[in-house]
Amino acid sequence: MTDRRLLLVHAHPDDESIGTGATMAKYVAEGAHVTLVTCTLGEEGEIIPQDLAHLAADQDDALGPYRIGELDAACDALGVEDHRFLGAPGRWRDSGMMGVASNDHPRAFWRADLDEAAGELVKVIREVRPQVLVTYDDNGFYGHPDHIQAHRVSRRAFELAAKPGFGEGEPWQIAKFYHTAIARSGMRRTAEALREAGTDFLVEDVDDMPFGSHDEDITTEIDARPWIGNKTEAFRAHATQIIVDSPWFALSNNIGQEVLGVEHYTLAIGVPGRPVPGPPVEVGGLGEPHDRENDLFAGIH
Ligand SMILES: CC(=O)N[C@H]1[C@@H](O[C@@H]2[C@H](O)[C@H](O)[C@@H](O)[C@H](O)[C@H]2O)O[C@H](CO)[C@@H](O)[C@@H]1O
Ligand SMILES: [Zn+2]
Repeated sequence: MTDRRLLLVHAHPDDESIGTGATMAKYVAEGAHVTLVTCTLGEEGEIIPQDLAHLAADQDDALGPYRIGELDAACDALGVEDHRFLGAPGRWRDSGMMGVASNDHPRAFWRADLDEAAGELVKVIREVRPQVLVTYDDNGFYGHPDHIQAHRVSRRAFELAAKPGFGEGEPWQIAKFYHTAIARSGMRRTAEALREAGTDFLVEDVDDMPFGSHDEDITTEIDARPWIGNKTEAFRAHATQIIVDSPWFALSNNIGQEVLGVEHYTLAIGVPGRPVPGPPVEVGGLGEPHDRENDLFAGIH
């Protein structure tokens, strides 16, 4: 199906690569139209390279424009050509982690008017007319306010885009709404491998990590291992946020994670498609035979 159109809504530059980079590269390579909407510029991020520390919000406050360049390079690595910032670049600002003072910035995404922000996403939805939307679950995958808001705005836009009489343009009903996921079982395997590898990264107890799904909650397994190189290159593009020591990576907290070529999702709205019969994905996958979808567009005719 060459008219496959996938919309991904992410909070900050780097999230697209971390959670869905291999999937995006796969679908672009297979001829789908992939649209990325990023809700903020990541202005409040920590900065890993010391020589760029001056960009920080409490110094030059120039990290946002710098991360636009990082995101452009990451999209190039993934083959993604259709990228937008929600509303416009800088319309809403990175809110910082939950509870910090920047949550109260006048432009903080966490403070955005839900219908105003959703209205901007409806414009993209009615223009692109995607069959599939991917964003985070209602906890924002790990509890970051901008991630929670990205979920809320996406769910509201999903409803408004299909509503006759709302806003400009023809109504459009998205068929499948997915949440990103990562399997705790895979996280345990990664932690064990990190310990054995003896890297400089910290190894956190999986039960102490603020994210992770139970295997039974994962409905969809996308095997995009052929595009793990694209994903790794995209990680390297986000150099203010991500350290790469392939196959491992870490954010500024230096907690080791694995660059995964198999990416997992939970179908929140829509009818699941039946998987194409094939062997279970052993490396990075959930391993055991299952009836999970292996295509985000499964069941869409
Ligand atoms: C992946 C992601 O959402 N990154 C966000 C996050 O960054 C984290 C934050 O600075 C945290 O304090 C660190 O311990 C962690 O290592 C960072 O990844 O929050 C930032 C501020 O909102 C945001 O810019 C970044 O993209
Ligand atoms: Zn983020």
